[in-house]
Amino acid sequence: MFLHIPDISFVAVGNTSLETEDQGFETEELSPQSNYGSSNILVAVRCRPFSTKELQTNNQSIIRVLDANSLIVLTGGSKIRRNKPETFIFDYVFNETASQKEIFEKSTLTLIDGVLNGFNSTIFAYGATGTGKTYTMIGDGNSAGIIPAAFTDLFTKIEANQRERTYSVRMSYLEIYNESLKDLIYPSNIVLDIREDPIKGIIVSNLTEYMATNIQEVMECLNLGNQRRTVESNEVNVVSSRSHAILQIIIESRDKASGIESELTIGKLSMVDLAGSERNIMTNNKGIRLIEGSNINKSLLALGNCINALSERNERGGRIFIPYRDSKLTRLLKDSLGGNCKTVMIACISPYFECCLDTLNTLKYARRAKTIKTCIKRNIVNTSHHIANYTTIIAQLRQEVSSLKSLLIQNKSGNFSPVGVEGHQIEINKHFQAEAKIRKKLFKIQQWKDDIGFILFSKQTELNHLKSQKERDENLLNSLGAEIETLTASLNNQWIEEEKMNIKLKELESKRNEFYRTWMSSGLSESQLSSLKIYLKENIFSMNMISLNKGKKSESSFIKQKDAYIKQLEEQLKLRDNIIKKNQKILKDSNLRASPELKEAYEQIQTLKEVNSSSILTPDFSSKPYTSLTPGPSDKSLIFPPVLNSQRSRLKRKSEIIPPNFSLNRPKRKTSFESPKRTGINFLHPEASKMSLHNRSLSGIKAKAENSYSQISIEKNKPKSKAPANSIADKYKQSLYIQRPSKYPIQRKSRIFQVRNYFSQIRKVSSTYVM
Ligand SMILES: Nc1ncnc2c1ncn2[C@@H]1O[C@H](COP(=O)(O)OP(=O)(O)OP(=O)(O)O)[C@@H](O)[C@H]1O
Repeated sequence: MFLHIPDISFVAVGNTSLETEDQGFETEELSPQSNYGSSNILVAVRCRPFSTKELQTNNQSIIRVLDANSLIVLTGGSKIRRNKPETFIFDYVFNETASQKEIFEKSTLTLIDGVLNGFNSTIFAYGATGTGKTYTMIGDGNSAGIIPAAFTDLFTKIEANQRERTYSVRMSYLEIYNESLKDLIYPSNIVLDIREDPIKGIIVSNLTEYMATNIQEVMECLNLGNQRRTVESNEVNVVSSRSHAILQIIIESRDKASGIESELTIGKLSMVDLAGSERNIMTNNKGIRLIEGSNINKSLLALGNCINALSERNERGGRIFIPYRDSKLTRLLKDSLGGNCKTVMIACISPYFECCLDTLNTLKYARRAKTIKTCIKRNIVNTSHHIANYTTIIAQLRQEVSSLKSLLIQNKSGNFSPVGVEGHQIEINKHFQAEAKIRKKLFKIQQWKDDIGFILFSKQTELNHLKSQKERDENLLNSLGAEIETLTASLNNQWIEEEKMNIKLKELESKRNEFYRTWMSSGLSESQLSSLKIYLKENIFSMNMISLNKGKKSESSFIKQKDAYIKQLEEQLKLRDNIIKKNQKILKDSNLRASPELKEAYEQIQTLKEVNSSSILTPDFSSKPYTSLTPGPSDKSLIFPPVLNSQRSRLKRKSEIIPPNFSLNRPKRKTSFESPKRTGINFLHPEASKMSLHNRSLSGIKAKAENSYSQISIEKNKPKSKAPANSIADKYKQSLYIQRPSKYPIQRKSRIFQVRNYFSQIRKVSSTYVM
């Protein structure tokens, strides 16, 4: 997994010692117990064996390794105008026979423990081209170099300590090629930039860190990075590195036993494989290789200058400027050379006489580097958890304790749950599958009922119409009656089926509670119980969602069907009215009188019109099954299709408004203002009587007003008897006028408002009745 971290602290962590702060630092060696100390750069020299090419010309080595710490460079080779052999002393000197393992154990092994304890360490290989830097750091196919060996040791130690501590390992790998930084693990076009942070130290922005969990992952990253590294061949080395490669591994660890307050140690290990210094006479480079070589030399020169300045400062003391900013390499290695870091330098040299000058230069720089002192500090961050986290920590610990307790009880009593959590989950699944099945059936029944209800409604309307005719087709009447009977029977069956399903569903719903009791007695732990409870709740929630969605679906389809039916009826009515108008016009134009039958038909239509405009009965067929085919208390009643359960609550309000034995017989009209029935609306309902009361109080106000100071007269012309209910209210409103302006306009206004309000309420009631 790649973790892209924009700012990566490079080499140093914690308080990076600044140049000025380093002055006068006590030069004491770091003991394993102490958190602070100073340390000289450890310098080891490794001399590589002759290459096959070199062996062919001159196999006389210019290097004489005297012992484990010293060597002599023999001079007098053809290109060296010096006669005196020069002796060098270092921390370690390895001859050409030294194995990779030996190099690692002596130079790097001690650093690993330090890194795991929160110290920063750097190990870098320095030397001319072809001297064995890459071989030492990375190795070849046959023998692993320092980097893979360090990884192996690191992960072995992490695994060994994993019972006591938790570790996190992050890794980054970059190269400096022609003075620009490149991410070797996760290459991209994003510019990597070096920044300096007073707390974090050197930072490479936009560099990717790889979160490694095992040695294999780290090795894969290393190999991937090595393949991406820029290499070319020159006269001296067939596979010459054209860039400086820096691999960094950050290890954070924490004691597992720590409670609310814990110590986080952060150690860093940086391993650097530098490109070799080049003399053009030796490499014979041209073009781009020449530019690369000059950039390599420039950065190595800057590194040399820094080493010189640092060693001078250590020898002479005082404030000496260290030119870290001269190259990217020295900027990145700033902490490794003069900051909070334990550093190891492996100087690689060649035994070949032609390379004598390079060898001497390398050894001189290495000698200088040996005098450089770095101050080392253990990177420990005290992470005391925020007070807000305490409750979570306590809850977690409590849960742990209770689960351990229940485990103990189980072990003692041997009362294990026979099915386990997964078994209980399967039971829950089965249960809700059965519930879902019944809900599906119920939904289907509801749809059936809707459909049959609609057909029944239209058939019944047709039957009523037929019955109202004088000359009726008895055959049609009978067949319609038979159809209605079959439909009713089928609807009744659906009702019975629905009832059965509802009982089953209720049984299943009550079983939900039984789950808890079973779990409690099956010896499950607290955490297992809570996870099962959550699982059950999730299932109940999704079950409710299914019901809700289905209810919505059926409701909308019901409304759509109803709308379509109303539209159809309206169109039929329009057509009928047009025909009547045309017929009447023909009769009038031809001075003809309508026959008594036609007159009667017109009257019948007129009556139906009034019924439509006044109110429509909406019996709730869904509340109980049909028992007979009797359409209702009156032949003029219009029966609406059955109502869905989901609509009941909505319609409940309306059914409250409509009295149970509501008669559609036209009410007797009264001319007085007080009569609520004059609007053509039946006011038998409590709401209507309220309106009537209100109406009476208004008339009281009116009477008072007449007596006192203003005269409000309401035209008492009764509305045209056959006017539709909706328009009646409007007509009253129009006929209401104030004859004389009041002396008290505010009072007058409020009265007008009251009267207006009354009419708006009338309209509200009338619109509720007329669906
Ligand atoms: N100690 C050694 N034992 C055996 N072979 C070695 C040893 N050191 C170096 N070599 C061989 O020498 C050759 C050059 O080594 P290497 O590529 O490591 O040099 P380098 O210093 O990294 O060069 P450059 O700076 O050009 O990248 C390689 O073929 C390598 O296998």
